[in-house]
Amino acid sequence: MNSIFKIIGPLLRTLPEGSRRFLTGYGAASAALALLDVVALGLVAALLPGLVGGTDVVFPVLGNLTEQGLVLPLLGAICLLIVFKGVLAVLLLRFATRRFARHEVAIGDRLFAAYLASPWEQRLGRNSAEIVRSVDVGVGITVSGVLMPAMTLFGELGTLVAVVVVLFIAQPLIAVVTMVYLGLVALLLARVISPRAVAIGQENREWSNRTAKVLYEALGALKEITLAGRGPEVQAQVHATRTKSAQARAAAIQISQIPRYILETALVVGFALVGGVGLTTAGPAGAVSAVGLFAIAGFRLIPSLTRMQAVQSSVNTSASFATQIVKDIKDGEEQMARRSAERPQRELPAAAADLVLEQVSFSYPGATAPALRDISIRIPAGSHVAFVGSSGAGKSTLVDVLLGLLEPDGGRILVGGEPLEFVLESWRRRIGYVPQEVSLFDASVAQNVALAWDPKKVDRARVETALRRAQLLETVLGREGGIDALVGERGIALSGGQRQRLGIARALYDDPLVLVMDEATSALDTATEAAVTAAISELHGQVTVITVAHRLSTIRNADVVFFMRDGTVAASGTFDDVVARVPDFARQAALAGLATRGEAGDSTAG
Ligand SMILES: Nc1ncnc2c1ncn2[C@@H]1O[C@H](COP(=O)(O)OP(=O)(O)OP(=O)(O)O)[C@@H](O)[C@H]1O
Repeated sequence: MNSIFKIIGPLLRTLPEGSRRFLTGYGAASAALALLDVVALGLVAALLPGLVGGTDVVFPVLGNLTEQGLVLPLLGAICLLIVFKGVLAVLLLRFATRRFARHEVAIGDRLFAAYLASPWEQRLGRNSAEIVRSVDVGVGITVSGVLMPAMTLFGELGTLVAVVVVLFIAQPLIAVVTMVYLGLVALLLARVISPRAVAIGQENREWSNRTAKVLYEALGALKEITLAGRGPEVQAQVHATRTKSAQARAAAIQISQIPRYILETALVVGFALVGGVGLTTAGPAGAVSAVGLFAIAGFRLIPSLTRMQAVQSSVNTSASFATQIVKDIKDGEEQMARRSAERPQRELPAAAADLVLEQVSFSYPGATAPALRDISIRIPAGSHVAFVGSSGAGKSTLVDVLLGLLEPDGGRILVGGEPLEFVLESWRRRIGYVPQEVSLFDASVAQNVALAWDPKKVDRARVETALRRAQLLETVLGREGGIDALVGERGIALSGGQRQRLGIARALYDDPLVLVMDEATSALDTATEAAVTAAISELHGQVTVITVAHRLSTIRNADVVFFMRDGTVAASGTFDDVVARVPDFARQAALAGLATRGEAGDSTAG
């Protein structure tokens, strides 16, 4: 029981104040309903000896009910009371389940907000399938397997206390024996069954997460898997994880049922026990009345104890979801609070600002070598700069640092003279970013450009302007449905080049002051690439363009080219300057037909 309160306390704190009030009210209402039950049962128990033995039924205060002809009306009233309680219970359940759905949404919202606000390095370490399962299934299980059952505990506890009080008033000795006996049974369940249920619950969560992960990964690489004929291997992998997760689920169902059988057996053994105690203390008559009392108490106690045990099992098997969710929400919100306290955000001035890096270094968590080392550069506002270098030189890492996603562990970044961490939000709002792999969602072209899941939030005129600048408008308008045509899951209805241009249009949609393109034109044919590059050149002077490129034709006219090697900027200057200084780069430029100096050096430049 203690374990339930340990989980439920922090869980309740993740809910809004009104919800906590509702939940305590719900618990109190359940307890009150349970009391109605016990009152009805007590009245039946009091009437029973008179009815069965043909003697007068005498109640305190009311007097002799048989003489007053009140026995049958009282029986009718008891029946009505039980029906009334049943109706109230159904209404309470109906009302409560709807409210519980709202709690589920509230917890899911806070969890997702915490994920979105967590630092980028931490998000890199999390598996996306696990996050999806946690925010959706995990929150559902937390509410239906922990919060809802735990709230019914009040009702069951109310019943327990009421029955115990009735027992003590009627026969104190038998009450003590009953309580000690049932206490031992409860202890057995708590010590033997509960820890096993917690372990099975953890296993269940782990394997169901792994199954989701394998399925996501396999679906992501479906084409390669099909072509390489790896279908059977993937199937075997999915089969293996699904077998484990099905076994864990079956074990969870089994462990949740065992307490019921233990309690039913305990009831039968209990009859013999209290009968024996009654017999030795008060002879055969005592044995009959003890068994009768135990039967009446057991009739209400055993279902109540079974339900309490079921709540315990449900909470135990779902606990690992709940504790993970509470931890994620707490960590995320603490980080948010710490960040906003340590780094109050300021607005950048409206004018475009220079970007300066001073001795910036960065290492990925657990990496042996830094990905960036002592980088000091200046990117003037409105200029077009390019980062080039071999694969793994640190270009994408540097871009993530410039975007404020990764925080340098040495040096500092200044935007318009302000440290980046104090103007981060304002800085990010100015950036249009085109990644190596553009992620599209299954909605219209317009929604994908506007990055809006709600079609009402799309500004169609701006979508068309952005598509025109990305050289995609004509193609889109030439297709049925135009900008309202669906792109299919992950943009499957578009070619690689069209997807990239859609990504460029998305970056231009918000009229950014800084455009960051990470290998953004690699899938375009030469003519389209030239057209996109020309359109982006038109932004010169108004928009700072930062390009990471392997294809050197796109950066031929960049104001500054930074050549990266092993996490450092090894050379910088105009394209021709870098050609002159870096043999690797000169060779690449020559191969691309962009320079004639192709002497010496290994071809390690990208
Ligand atoms: N999430 C990560 N965790 C750990 N190490 C990483 C991570 N991402 C990149 N690295 C490492 O950091 C170094 C720089 O990688 P980065 O992606 O910045 O190179 P790049 O120059 O952009 O390469 P490419 O041209 O191939 O995209 C590499 O050694 C890479 O293995």
